[in-house]
Formats: sequence, structure tokens, C-alpha cells
Amino acid sequence: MEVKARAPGKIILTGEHAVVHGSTAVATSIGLYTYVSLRFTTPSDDEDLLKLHLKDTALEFSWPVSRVRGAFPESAAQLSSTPTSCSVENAKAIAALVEHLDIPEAKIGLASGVSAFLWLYSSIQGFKPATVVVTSELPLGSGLGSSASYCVALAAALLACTDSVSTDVNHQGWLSFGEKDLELVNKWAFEGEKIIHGKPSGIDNTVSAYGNIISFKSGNLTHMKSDMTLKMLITNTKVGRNTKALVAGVSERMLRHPDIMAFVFSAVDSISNELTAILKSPTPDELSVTEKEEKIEELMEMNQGLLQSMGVSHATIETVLRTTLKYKLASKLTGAGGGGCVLTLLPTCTVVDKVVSELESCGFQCFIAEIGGTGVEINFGASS
Ligand SMILES: Nc1ncnc2c1ncn2[C@@H]1O[C@H](COP(=O)(O)OP(=O)(O)O)[C@@H](O)[C@H]1O
Ligand SMILES: C[C@@](O)(CCOP(=O)(O)O)CC(=O)O
Ligand SMILES: [Mg+2]
Repeated sequence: MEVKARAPGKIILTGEHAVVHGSTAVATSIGLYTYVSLRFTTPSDDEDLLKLHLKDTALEFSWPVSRVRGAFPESAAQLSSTPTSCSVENAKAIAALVEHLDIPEAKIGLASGVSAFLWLYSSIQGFKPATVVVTSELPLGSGLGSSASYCVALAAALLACTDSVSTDVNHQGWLSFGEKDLELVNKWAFEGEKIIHGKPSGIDNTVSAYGNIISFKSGNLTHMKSDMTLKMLITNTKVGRNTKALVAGVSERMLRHPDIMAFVFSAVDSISNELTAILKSPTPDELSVTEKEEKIEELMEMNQGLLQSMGVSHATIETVLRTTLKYKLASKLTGAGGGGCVLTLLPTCTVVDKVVSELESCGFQCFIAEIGGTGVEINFGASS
């Protein structure tokens, strides 16, 4: 049996980092996906291996299933219907399995992704031999939620082959999950994100699982219906960074300056609430599209200022801000910052050629995001 899952990346329009501390954030899925295919070994394969092939990074790992089973001290009974956090003891067992892989130093960030795989696989599928192949259209570690889409696609493919969800294996083409099953996929993906991020808010896996535009606060999601067409330019500064370290840095700043940071997070909450109101209000309303765009630009600028005060901007992000401002366009970082990607709102009728070529001359990569669209889906047709 073979199943494939795909889960989208995301952009955070407002509220990153503050959302980890209880503020509202607004995010939307984008049309770039991570794909996971899962194939169980058949007796004719004569293999007793669990294989993970990370195609984009050209890395392939395998473990004898007996070694994986033996490594877990709290030998995981199959837990597929009960999303469970990885205990300290199990984390140590996983670390030992990952240490043996000799991941090249330049790609060591992948170790947390491999650890998340081992936890999700052993918890949901137990200790069966299989081959799992991962490919992604998202740049890794750039603020577009590659970690969440990886965890959501993994959880979806793994759960699709259990009795914990009800799926139609005879369906041709891409298939969405029912509401309860989607909730289960999302909860498991969150457990994977915890291994990669340390302290995720849950917004990234939630928007990847559900798709479209959402507002999110303290673990609760609100689906948003908006008739406004948002066009965003994404500029990848190509400066690598790690979400876990940036989130930890903001928490440390909060411990040093609790009163100030409480105001910063509260201001971000208000920004996200204003954005939500603008996006939800019907057009034509008392506000024209142009007025709405101007308000969104101002909210993005204010959010960027607050992200700077959290300490997560970067010289390259500032270069993008300065460059786009020359063309009277507003920008903000998206995701964890510290490099990664920057969003620029493209109001109706904006001509982007000049700003894009200036940004590209700085060595950045620009593209226009396809916003919204479906969340995670599965496909039982092997070749689709
Ligand atoms: N396609 C993938 N294959 C393997 N690991 C992945 C993949 N996508 C994401 N990851 C894991 O997620 C990490 C990047 O996550 P993160 O720092 O949160 O950045 P972002 O989520 O913004 O891309 C990678 O270093 C890796 O551990
Ligand atoms: C910084 C944060 O708000 C978003 C991180 O997104 P990304 O991993 O940089 O794509 C963290 C979180 O919400 O878990
Ligand atoms: Mg991430």
C-alpha cells in the first residue's frame, strides 16, 4: 500500500512571535507544498528497514526496525488516536538513533526534522518496515513554515494508514480529511513541531492543516471569510536561521523586560484584531479596496517595528524594507525573522518589475505567493 500526503506552507500576515505569548496572529496558506509518500515494505522486498529519504537535501537514512523498537525505553504501544508528547526518555532514545546517522555539519538542522519523523512514525505506525520519501517546494528554514508542512504531511500520511481516521482508499486523486480526522492530524503535527521548534504556538501546523486564512490565539483557530484579494510579494533574503533559537531569544527578552514586552505583545494583538476586522468587512463597504490596502500597509509597518523591538529583524530584512519603501510599498518580515522571508503588500495595479529587479540585484529571490487554498490532502494513487 502506498499513500501520498501534501501540506501547504504559510505566511504570517501579522502576529508572529507574539502569538507564542498569547497574542492573536493572522496567517494564510500558500500554494507551495511539502509532499510525503509512505510505502510499507512487502514480504517480497525482503527488508526489515525503516527508510527516510529527504530528497531535497539528497539525504537517505535507514534503521533496522528492531533497532528502533529496542531504542524506545517506554516502548510505544501504538498511540495513533492519542497525540502524545515525546517524553525526555523517548527524546534521548531518538537522539541516540539520530546521532548514528552522521548528518553532515552543514545540514545538521535536519536532525530535528529526522527526530520528529522518528517520534511520529513510531507513535502512529509502531515498528513496521517502510519507506518514507519527502520532497518540498518550500525553502527550508525561511519563515514559510516548512517545518509545519513537513509535520502535517507526515502525520497525514501516517494516520491515513490506520483505523484512527476514516479515508476512502479507493478514491482517485487528492482527498481532504473529515473534521475530526483533520483535528487528529493537526494535533499530531503539533507534537512534531514541538520537537523542531521547542515552543511552537501551533499557528503554522494549524494553517497548513486547514488551509485558507485563519486568525489564531492561544491555540484556538477562527476561520476567516474574506472577499479581499491580497497580493503579496515574498522576498527570500536567503539568510538561513533557526526558528527554535529565535523563539527562545524573544522569550529571554521577555524575561529581562516583562513589562515592556507585555505592551509589545498587546500592541501586536491589537494589530491582528484590526487586520481581522478589515479582512472580514465586506467590500464595497464604508471602506474602498484602496483604503483597506492603505490600512493594511500601516498595520504591516507597525508590526515590523514591534518585531524589531523583539530583536528578530536582520540587516538583510532592513535592506528589503528600505528598497520597497523607495517604491512606496510596505513590508514586514514573516515567520521567525532573523533572515528568511519578507512580505510586501502589492496594492491593486502595482507594477512590480522595477522593485523586483532591484531586490534581485541585492542577491534576494522574489516570487508572488498564491494565497489561500486547501490545507492537507492525501492521495492513494501512487503515481499522482
Ligand atoms: N522537507 C523537509 N525535510 C526534512 N526536514 C524538514 C523539511 N522541512 C522542514 N524540515 C525541518 O524543519 C527545519 C526548518 O524549520 P524552521 O526553522 O521552523 O523553519 P521554517 O519552518 O520557517 O522553514 C529544518 O531544519 C528541518 O529540521
Ligand atoms: C515565530 C513563530 O510565530 C512562527 C515561526 O514560523 P517559521 O518556523 O519561521 O515558519 C513561532 C510560532 O508561532 O510557533
Ligand atoms: Mg517552522
